[in-house]
Formats: sequence, C-alpha cells, structure tokens
Amino acid sequence: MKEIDFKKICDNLIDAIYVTDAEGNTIYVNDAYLKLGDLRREELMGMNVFNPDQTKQVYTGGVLPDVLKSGRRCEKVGTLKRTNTKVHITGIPIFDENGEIQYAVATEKDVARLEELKDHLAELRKENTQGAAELAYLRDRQIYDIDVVMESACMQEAFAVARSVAKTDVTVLITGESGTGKEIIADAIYMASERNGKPFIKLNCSAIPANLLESELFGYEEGSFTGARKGGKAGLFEIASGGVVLLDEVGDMPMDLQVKLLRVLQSREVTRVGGKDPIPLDIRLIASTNKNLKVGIERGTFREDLYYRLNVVPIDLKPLKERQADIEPLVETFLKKYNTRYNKNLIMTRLAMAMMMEYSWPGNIRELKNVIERMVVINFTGVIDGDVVARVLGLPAAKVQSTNSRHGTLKAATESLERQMIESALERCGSKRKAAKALGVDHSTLVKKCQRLGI
Ligand SMILES: Nc1ncnc2c1ncn2[C@@H]1O[C@H](COP(=O)(O)OP(=O)(O)OP(=O)(O)O)[C@@H](O)[C@H]1O
Repeated sequence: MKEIDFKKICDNLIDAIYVTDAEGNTIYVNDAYLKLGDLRREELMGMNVFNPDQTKQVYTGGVLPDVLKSGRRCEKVGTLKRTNTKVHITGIPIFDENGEIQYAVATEKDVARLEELKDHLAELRKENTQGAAELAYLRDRQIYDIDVVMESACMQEAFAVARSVAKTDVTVLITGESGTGKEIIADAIYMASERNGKPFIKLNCSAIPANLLESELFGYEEGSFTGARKGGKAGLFEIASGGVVLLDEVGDMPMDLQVKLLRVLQSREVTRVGGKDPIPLDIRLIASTNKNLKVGIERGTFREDLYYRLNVVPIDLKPLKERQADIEPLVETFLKKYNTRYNKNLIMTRLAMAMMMEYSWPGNIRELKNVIERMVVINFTGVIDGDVVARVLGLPAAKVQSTNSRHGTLKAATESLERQMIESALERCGSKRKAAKALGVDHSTLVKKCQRLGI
C-alpha cells in the first residue's frame, strides 16, 4: 500500500498545527501556522514551550506546557505576536504504547474567522426565522390551496381576475362589504406577482388619524413639524419600494390627502413632507374599500379623478348571502380548522347547516368564521345542532322553527319542519328509540313518520 504523506496533508490544512515532543521542544509546525503568525520554520524548530524567553516573541497564551504537565486536553485563546492574530487553541497529549506522553499537539483557529462563522450562523438563523415566519404566514392563509373557498361563480371570477392581473403592475380596486375577503384577494395578487418576496405593506386609512396619514404615507424631513423625528422618516411608499402597498379603506381617506395621492400616482414620484427632492416610486398599488365610492363622489367625499386612477381593474366581492354556494364549504373548512385547533371532533346536523345557509351573514365570512369558532369552543356535546346555531346566531326560537317554511303550503312547511327536527334528533341521539323519546313521540310513530318522509 502506498504510504500516506501526512506532512503534506498537515501543511495543507486550514487550521494551524503546532507539535512538541514530551519535553516541550518544537518538532513540527504546519504551513498554516507559519502563515497565520508570519513566521519562518527555522525560527521555531527546537524552541521549547516551557521557555518564556523564547516563546514570548512568538505567542502568548500557549496551552502545551499545561498539556504536557497535566496529560490532559486544554483550551485557551492566545495571540500570535507578530501578526497580533487572536487564536483559539486546543492542545492534546498523544501517548506512546507505555502510556507516556510522546507528543503534545496544538491546533489553532483564527478567532476572527470564528467570529465570521458566528456572524454567518446568526445570518442563517435570521434567514431561517424569516423563512419560518413566511411559512407560518403562508400556512395561515394558504392562498389558492385548501383554505381559500371559491365555490361560487362570482368568487371564481374574482380570483381569475386577480390571477390574470397579478403579473402586471396595474392598480386594482377591490370593493365589497366588510369581511367579504378583500384582503385575501389582495394577498392572492401579491403572492402571484413578480413582487412576491418584496415588501407588502397594508395600511388601513381609516385607522390612522388624518393628520398623521400624510407623513405615514409620504414620510417627512427633519424639522418639518413639531415632534418630527431627527433625521426625518421614510414613508410607507418609500419603505415598500419594489413591493406592493394595500391602501385598505381608501374610501375613508381625507379629501386633501386624496389630491396628494393622485399627484403621486400620476407622477410616480413621492416627496417627503417638508422635503424638496422627489423620490421615484416603484410600488404596485392595490386599494380596497367597503364604501361605495360612486356614492362618495356624489356626496363630495371622494374625488372622481382619483376614483378613475384607482379603478383601473375593479374586483367587486359579493356579500356572502349572495354566494350561497360558498357557505357550506366555508362552514366545513372552518369546522375542520377549529376542530383541529381545539382538539375536538364536532359534526353539524343538516338542520344546523340549513340554518347557516339561510342566515343573512351581515358580517360576511369574518362573521361565519367567528361563529364557527365560538360554536366549537362552547360545544361539549359533539354535535352542532339547530339549537346551538340559534343560540349563537341570536335567532329567536320561532325563527329556527320557521326555517325554510315561509313559502309554500302549510302541509309542506309542516313536513319540512318535521323532517328537520327528526333528522336533527336522529343525528343527536344516534338511534330511533332515543330520538323518539327526545321528540316526545312513540317509537312506532317516529318509524312511520320516517317511512313517510323517506328518512
Ligand atoms: N374565500 C375565503 N375562504 C376562506 N376564508 C376566507 C375567504 N374570504 C375571506 N376569508 C376569511 O374571512 C376573514 C375576513 O376576510 P378579509 O379580511 O379578507 O375581509 P375584508 O373584506 O378585507 O374585510 P374588511 O373590509 O373588514 O377589512 C379572514 O379571516 C379571511 O381569512
């Protein structure tokens, strides 16, 4: 077998190596050591590590005397004098077959390099945290995946428009009642756009006092008003550079600011409050509102010119009551979500689902989501039935009973009610005998009614 050239290997290592014999006489240093300390081999060969007069010119903080004395591994931080290089030193003894120390070996790493590695590690950790945050965000929203329900034709159309404009930079105006999913559409546009990964800043125009909104959006220069921060401050348009800004509740923007926003959109430049130099704007704007902006124009609370600037591609979301096809899948999606979150396994009766379908949902999907969460949290019977729904939705008992029975003949209404109550009791009780008892009828009566109603 070919002999291995260990000296060559050691001379090519990145870490520095320093070897002495049992008496502490230097017998080998590798090239990395010489390079790190700007030394020549001849200077070191034969130097004794116990002799401070010899070593102090070369290094401080050596570990090998301790290794040779104790016969144990030692670690220290020392300095190579000529280059003033801080090194992390690990020294170990190597024993002969009689258990006597034969060599002492020190390996040395440049501390600056270790610091670099530490910084690199910190960077990686930071990236990892950012990645985890992004993942959590994606998991939470699950755009286009399991969580976003779009059964109804109008929601499918809204998402199709969102997808088709995502790759462009055109301004989109999303309208719809509160809780209809405007933000979800804005998210979908951002996610599918080339700007995904760049800043996505959402500003609720109605949540910020009018006098602060301007400096929030456009930023300000130092000394431009009392209380202005030293050095000034970048506005959201600047911060979002390269990314997307969602102006939520744009219908609530004060008129004077609407003029300024219009100017910014026309010139594609923004000037900080109190500043002179315009800053080029590189953002994609999405605006959303639950107000009817046309009515705002008529009333003089919204500028018509700004409306046309924003309304390049309109996406109007219908209220949930007009999207019947979405209700059942939304209920199922949220039920699954909250069953998992609260470690439950609730089911919903058909009567309960029918009541959910008939309810008007003034708070739209947000209300439906909250209602399901509440029902899951407060329910310990394992079943969400009509009673639970009535209680949570605050429906009067009469309303529960009249579900689906406002039109048609009395006979049909009676049958419909009978069916709902029997189905609910069967689901709740698990057997016809128990259901009959719960409904206050004989078992045989219930059996006959089930046959007649085809249950
Ligand atoms: N199609 C959908 N599928 C699943 N969840 C949805 C859907 N649309 C909306 N939601 C959920 O409903 C809630 C309200 O949605 P969102 O915040 O997008 O409404 P919004 O119209 O922006 O409301 P607001 O006008 O009050 O800001 C959110 O929790 C959102 O995740």
